[in-house]
Amino acid sequence: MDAPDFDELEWMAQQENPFPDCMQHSLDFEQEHEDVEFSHSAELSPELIPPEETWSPPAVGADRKRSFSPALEPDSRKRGKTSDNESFHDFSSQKVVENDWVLPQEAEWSPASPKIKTANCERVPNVDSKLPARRLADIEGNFMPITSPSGDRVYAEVKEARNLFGSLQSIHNSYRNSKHAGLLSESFEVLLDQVEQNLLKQDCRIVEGRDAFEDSMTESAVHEPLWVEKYSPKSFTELLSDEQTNREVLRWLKQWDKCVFGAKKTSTSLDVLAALKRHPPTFRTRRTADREGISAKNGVIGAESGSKGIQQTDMFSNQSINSKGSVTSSANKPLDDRPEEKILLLCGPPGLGKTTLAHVAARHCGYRVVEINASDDRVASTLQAKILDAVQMKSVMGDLRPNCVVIDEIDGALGGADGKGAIDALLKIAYAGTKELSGKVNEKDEAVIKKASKKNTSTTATLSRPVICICNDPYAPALRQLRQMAKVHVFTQPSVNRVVTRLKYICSLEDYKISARALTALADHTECDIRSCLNTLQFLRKKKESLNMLDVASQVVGRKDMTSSAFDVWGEILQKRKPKHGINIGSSGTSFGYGQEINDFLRLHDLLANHGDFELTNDGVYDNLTHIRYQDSSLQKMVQCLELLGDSEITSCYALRHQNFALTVYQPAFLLAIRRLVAQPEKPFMEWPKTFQRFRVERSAKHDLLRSWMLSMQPVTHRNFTAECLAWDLVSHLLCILAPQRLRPVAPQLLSQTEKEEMNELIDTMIAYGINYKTTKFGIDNVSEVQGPVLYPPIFKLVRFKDYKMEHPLLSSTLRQVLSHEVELEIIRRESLARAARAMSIASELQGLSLAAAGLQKDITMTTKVDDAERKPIPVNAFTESSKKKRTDATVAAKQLSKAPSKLAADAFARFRIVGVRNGKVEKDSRASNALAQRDSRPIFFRFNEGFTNAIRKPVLIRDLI
Ligand SMILES: Nc1ncnc2c1ncn2[C@@H]1O[C@H](COP(=O)(O)OP(=O)(O)OP(=O)(O)O)[C@@H](O)[C@H]1O
Repeated sequence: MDAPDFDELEWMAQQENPFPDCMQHSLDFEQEHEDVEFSHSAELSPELIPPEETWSPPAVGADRKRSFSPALEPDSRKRGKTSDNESFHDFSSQKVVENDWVLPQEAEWSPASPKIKTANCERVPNVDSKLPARRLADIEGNFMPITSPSGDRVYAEVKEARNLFGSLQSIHNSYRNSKHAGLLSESFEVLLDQVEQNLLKQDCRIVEGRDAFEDSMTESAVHEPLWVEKYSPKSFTELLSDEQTNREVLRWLKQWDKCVFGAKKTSTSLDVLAALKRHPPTFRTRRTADREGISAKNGVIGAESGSKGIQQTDMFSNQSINSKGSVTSSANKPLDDRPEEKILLLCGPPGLGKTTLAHVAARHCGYRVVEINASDDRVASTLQAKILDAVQMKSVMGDLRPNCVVIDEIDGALGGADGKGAIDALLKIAYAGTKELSGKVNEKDEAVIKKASKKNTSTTATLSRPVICICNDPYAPALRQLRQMAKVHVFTQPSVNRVVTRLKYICSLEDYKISARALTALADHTECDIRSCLNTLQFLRKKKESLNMLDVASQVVGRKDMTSSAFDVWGEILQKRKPKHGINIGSSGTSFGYGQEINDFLRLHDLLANHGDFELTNDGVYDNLTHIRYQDSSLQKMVQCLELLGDSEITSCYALRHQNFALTVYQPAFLLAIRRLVAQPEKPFMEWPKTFQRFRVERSAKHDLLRSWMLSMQPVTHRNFTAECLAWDLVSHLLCILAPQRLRPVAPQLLSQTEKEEMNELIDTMIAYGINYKTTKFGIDNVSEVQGPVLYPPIFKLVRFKDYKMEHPLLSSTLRQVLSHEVELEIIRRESLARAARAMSIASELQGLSLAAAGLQKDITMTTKVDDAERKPIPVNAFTESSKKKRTDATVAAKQLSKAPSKLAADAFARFRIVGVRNGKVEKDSRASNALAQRDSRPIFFRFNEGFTNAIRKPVLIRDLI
């Protein structure tokens, strides 16, 4: 017997009495009438009574009578005759819980002899159960209603008495035999144990299975080689890189032949013969064979033969090297035979086969490849030591071929004074003693290199073996010099078809069936990264799974571990990708069936979000936007783009100011919107953005200019303007005011009265605003491109922008010279008058002071007042309108002073005394002029610095300073 399931058992466990009432009743009845023979029941027809049986079921009839209420019985019968639907409905409402009345199989009644029927209790389902309900109408013949402990009622067919008896007997026996089993063959606890055991076994099987799977995976991981290694290309025909690149790499390597192998390699008769033997029309010369050997299709066999040919030659050359008994013999060949570009730099995205090409090409040309990873040995000294080892050493046993150094991940090299030491060390080795190096490596780096190479005692080492550098990002700052001096090859992505063909070939060798469509999707998704594709396929093969397009779409498989450069990002924004037909996969994984556009959108969104440097991205888009050709006659698109860039900047500023970096998630949206407006299928010309940097420099320069101009202004003018007001509102107009067009370029004495007045006004204005004309060093101002003196400070720079032609009027050079002279004269004149006026005002203030007591005190006060007076602004028109008045005041003051009340006072302030004015001229006596001359020889300057200081302060008398 199958172990019952848990639900069943639980329910049964809840039942206090395993036997239902009616069954209990039957058992009681049996016990009561064990040895009693029953007569035929009145309710059973005589022909239904089996002849051999003496037992009759009166109790059934009695039970029926007991169980059925009179009211129910006719109703039940009536229901049995109603329509199917109705009866089904009624019956289903009266049901027992399943398993309640299940009798053993042997108790089933056979329709062949429906004599006496026993209760055939069908399993009537719960409401939730899906088992079919037994309908009353389906029960033929006699039946018996039975009420379950829960009050549900079923109608059971009455079967033969013998069967019933047999059934009851067996139940009874089993109950007796097993005290606890009841209707079950085993006790409930035993069954529970069985269920638990079963579950445990299942768990064990799962764990065992998992362990076995993991074991097998581990085992296979250990033993099975990676497909990328197993199917690593051995010849040019298996490479994915384009023919042009292969050819260039090979040609460069060939240029080393003379230096490394000692003689210019020419096609040997052996090679030619070998080639001709194989492909008579293809190979005419050895060089042709080599070239054709790397061609994609025709060169399939050619490459092999070419390769062999070279190997033979190399073997020959190696032998010759060995026969000389000196390993370095080939290194002693003239170094002039080296190619002009001593280093080959292969750049491109990861997984395209750059390193593989370097290996294949080097092997093909007869070299032993020594690979150095610059990321591992980032420090200049370590890298240099490794390179020198590789280029100078040669194994004396085993592989005797000359070395070819392959430096992988050269962009990861560091060290040195400013992070470029390793690269400079390499350049120094490669270009030692050549003209190219001079001036390229700065002194600082040279020192580092020398220091590093002291350990190796090989400062004079020169490169005598080919060096191939490999990097992902050719624009890495550390590679700037290398890029200038090396031969650079940029790897382009191979076509999807080419990758798919290769993948198909590998899958067929591995007996892994996979559709071309799925392979295309994989290649497309990984951007033709063969490493990523092969690893994905091997993993799936191991799991015995097929490549699912949805998996590819969901980026679960074949994810490429790389970051995009800024140029890639700008390219993605400004260039539309060509739609790919036949592949329609949602990149989100859940969107299978999305259009190409949505895929592109999602991919680009991810790219922008992952790149992250939105400021740089925006700068690049701003600078390169104008390089794209798109239809925009009314410049609407351009305006929209600029607005979007502005919005992006506002968002970014807000996020930075409020530290709300969650707003950064909206940044890609602006760029995507710009892409929709302007992206074109043509590849745009792109350059690194310089505008922002230029603006920043210009801005700070203009700020400085504005500040210095404001300091040179007279305070009375200065106080009326803010810096912004000057820059935005004044400068442009002032430039027009400073160039009145009515002035003639003649000497001042030849000017008319009106012109004189106009010039005086102009001079006044220039002095008030602290402006004059000055001749620059070379006579030509490099900004305004104007001959002769130009305005100083050069305030026209404040309103001059790139490519903006200056519209302001300009005076003639002669007039500018005249004005410059006149302004200087006027400044001197004003200064001397101001000085005299100051002296007179001091003298007038001295009047009325007490003589002796206040003498010393007044000295100090007077001196202080002199300083105050010095700082007092002189009105713009001080000498044009009120000079007369001042002069009169000064005369009066001098007269008053001459009548000084006491000798003491005259002594105390003698140096400030002005004794007379004659003919409108201030005249000083010899004493006063001596005092003034003495004071002027030691001028005191005050500078008021606003702010607070904790410095120790000490009062100092002005007198002590004079
Ligand atoms: N045509 C090919 N068929 C099969 N496997 C290949 C092929 N080309 C390259 N591979 C394998 O792909 C892997 C990556 O190649 P390789 O290292 O040359 O790429 P790469 O461009 O140098 O990448 P990275 O910049 O990450 O070093 C290697 O393990 C190589 O064996």
